[in-house]
Amino acid sequence: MSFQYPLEVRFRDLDGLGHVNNAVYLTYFETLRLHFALELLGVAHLAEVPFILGEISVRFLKPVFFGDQLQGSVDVSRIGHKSFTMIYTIKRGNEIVTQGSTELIWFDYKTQRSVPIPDSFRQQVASYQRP
Ligand SMILES: CC(C)(COP(=O)(O)OP(=O)(O)OC[C@H]1O[C@@H](n2cnc3c(N)ncnc32)[C@H](O)[C@@H]1OP(=O)(O)O)[C@@H](O)C(=O)NCCC(=O)NCCSC(=O)c1cc(O)c2ccccc2c1O
Repeated sequence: MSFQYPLEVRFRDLDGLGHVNNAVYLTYFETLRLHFALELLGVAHLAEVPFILGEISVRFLKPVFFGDQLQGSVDVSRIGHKSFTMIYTIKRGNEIVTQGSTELIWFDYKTQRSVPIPDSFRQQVASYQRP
């Protein structure tokens, strides 16, 4: 099962060529990541999200335009000792327009150090895991 969340294309997402600019997809991924984390972890404030972004990749498959109705989804493909991989898929109807992934590292913001992923997260995320 994937975590699903709708994405709105705003006028300011477009560049001079009329399509959604490449940099905006990082924000779309961020929106999906935050809502996934808030729902999954049940945290009340963004400051309580216990991981940090280490790496991001994006594959641009189709141009996206103002008025397109987008649906985003998030899965987890790998959970390591301190880091895990989130997979992002953005669809317009049945068509996949963008795919990507992020490496996220479990992080103690008080000590500013990476820490092992707790077993509780492994259990919480199990239903969103895909090979
Ligand atoms: C990321 C670091 C904390 C890692 O430093 P450290 O020395 O502790 O790492 P280790 O070498 O011990 O490795 C531990 C573990 O992590 C994997 N790993 C390490 N670095 C990376 C990396 N850059 N990319 C991918 N993976 C990495 C390593 O393979 C190990 O994996 P195991 O599973 O085997 O344990 C440190 O480098 C650091 O602090 N970097 C800077 C991070 C940063 O500034 N990021 C940008 C700002 S954060 C951000 O933008 C952000 C946006 C969001 O939208 C978020 C949403 C929700 C939550 C967080 C968000 C967020 O942080």
